[in-house]
Amino acid sequence: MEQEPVNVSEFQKLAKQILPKMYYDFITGGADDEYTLRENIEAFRRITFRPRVLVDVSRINLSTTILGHKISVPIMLAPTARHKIAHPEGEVATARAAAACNTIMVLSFTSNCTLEEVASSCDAVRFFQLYVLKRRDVSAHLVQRAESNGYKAIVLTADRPRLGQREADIKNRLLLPKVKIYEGLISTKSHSGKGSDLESIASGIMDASFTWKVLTIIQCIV
Ligand SMILES: Cc1cc2nc3c(=O)[nH]c(=O)nc-3n(C[C@H](O)[C@H](O)[C@H](O)COP(=O)(O)O)c2cc1C
Repeated sequence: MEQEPVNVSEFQKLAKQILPKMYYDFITGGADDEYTLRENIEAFRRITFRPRVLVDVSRINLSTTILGHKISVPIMLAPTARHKIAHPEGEVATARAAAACNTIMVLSFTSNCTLEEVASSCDAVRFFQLYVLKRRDVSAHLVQRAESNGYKAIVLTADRPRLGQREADIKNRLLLPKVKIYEGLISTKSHSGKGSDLESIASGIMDASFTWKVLTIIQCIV
């Protein structure tokens, strides 16, 4: 592409040209027949805006507040794993981008940079995404580190007790760079040749028995 990309789909085309196939497929792929993935995009397409003409739009303000933090547009950076597959600086670069856009970054639990590296790289408001692991002590330890490094909220992921059947990752035998955030806490040994890295890591460490009931108990303790 000779010209600078001007929208998200043009960035996606560029990414496809540049990234190794296994990483591009990981970022863009979904589970099984990817029915839900397609439906998510279609659902956004069904939303339309009703134009209200002859309204004074000489000054527009899209800012809003999330948990008391003011952001410039009602868009935040969702937690996404392992940014080093797309950029050598990983989540540190993403955090700088969030700060430049005056929005909030949610740092993924499966991040290639540590909580501390991201915290010291910029002054973006940061939240920390949490998976509840079988090793509750590891989850608790990371929550404490998030708190002491100025992360303002915990974003609990509730939709991934098990990994979906991500067919492209299995075919590609996906191998991913290390999750630095886990260093010294849990082993993230790569797979032994079958399936993808994700599969072997996720099935071993996630607490698939975690429920609303347990969450309520934890909230009471905190
Ligand atoms: C490549 C990729 C990695 C992701 N990694 C995480 C993650 O580490 N933790 C998490 O809670 N959600 C993760 N998600 C889910 C996103 O945070 C988000 O909920 C999901 O992509 C739906 O939003 P969207 O429709 O804007 O893509 C990931 C999504 C993608 C595409």
